[in-house]
Amino acid sequence: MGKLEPSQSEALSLRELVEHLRCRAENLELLDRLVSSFKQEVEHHHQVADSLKHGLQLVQQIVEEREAFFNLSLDMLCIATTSGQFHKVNHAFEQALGYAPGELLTYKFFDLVHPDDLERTQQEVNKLSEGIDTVSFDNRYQHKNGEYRWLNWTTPAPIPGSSFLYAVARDITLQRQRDAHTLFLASHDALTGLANRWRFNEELEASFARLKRHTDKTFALLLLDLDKFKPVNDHYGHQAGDLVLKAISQRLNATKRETDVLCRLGGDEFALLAPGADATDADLIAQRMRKEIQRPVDIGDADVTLDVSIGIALASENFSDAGAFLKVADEAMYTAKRNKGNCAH
Ligand SMILES: Nc1nc2c(ncn2[C@@H]2O[C@H](COP(=O)(O)OP(=O)(O)OP(=O)(O)O)[C@@H](O)[C@H]2O)c(=O)[nH]1
Repeated sequence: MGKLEPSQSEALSLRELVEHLRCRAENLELLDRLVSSFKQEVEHHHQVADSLKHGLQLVQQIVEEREAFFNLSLDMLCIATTSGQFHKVNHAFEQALGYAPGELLTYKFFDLVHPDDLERTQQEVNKLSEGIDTVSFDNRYQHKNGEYRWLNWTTPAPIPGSSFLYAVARDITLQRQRDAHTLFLASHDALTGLANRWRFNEELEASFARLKRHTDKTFALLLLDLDKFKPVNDHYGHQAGDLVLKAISQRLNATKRETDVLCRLGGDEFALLAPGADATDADLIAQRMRKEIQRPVDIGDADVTLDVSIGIALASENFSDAGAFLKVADEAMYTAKRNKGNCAH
């Protein structure tokens, strides 16, 4: 091989240089593309990071709001596991039941339900696993001091897959007491405190309904009407008459059995519903009541002695309804009245 001429070697190194430069340009282009792709990726990561940060802030905000609502709510709120263990309760819940913060978390929901309300409460809660969306029910729930409060519960079914139950409760003890008081006023006679005519009708209807279902659930009805009560008012005044009515009511109330229902129908008329009493029992009851009424009543200035006419009717499924039965008792009472105070069946 001969040595290259200078012009030949120059041309070669120029080609190499051009090739070298072309390679570098390509590399630079590649690098450029890489850099811009990295830039895009970094940009994307920034965006993801930003949206994650935003999401996290939202979650944080929701958690804080939930906590605030949970603790500031005046309603009693609780979260329990589906097995009934308290998981979280709010201040209102603890306060209403007299427990210190966190103290209730050692209890199960059913630990504090009144024994008489347990079965019904269990039935209500069971409905949630039987496809019912939300249950609402009342029960008596134990306060730390041992007394029971009436609570109204609203519990939606747990979210599928969740092992928690959410419940809202309201203390309705006062409302219940008011309702009971209103019912008492509506069903009792203001002067004597005995059940009134409205309650008597309710009891009579209920006794008849029981008799229709179970023919052995017979009962007796005694209708009492004081004899010559009007002259007491006329001689001694209306207030003295009231005293007599009250005294007689107390005596009759003291002689009756716990299951008997004694009512003042109005004026000087009384009624006694005696479940399970037959003719002999009814006679004995009537005699006992009459004896109590015949005892003198001290009205301050004088002693008042009264008598009573009593009509007795014995219920049987042969009566078409309570009205027909009451009519028979009424007629018996008027017969007694005509016979001057004897009892009549
Ligand atoms: N003091 C008082 N009197 C009442 C009350 N409600 C009704 N009376 C009176 O009770 C009397 C009842 O009337 P009657 O049953 O006809 O009087 P009575 O003298 O017992 O008549 P007999 O049953 O036929 O013997 C009336 O004078 C009513 O004004 C009340 O709340 N207080």
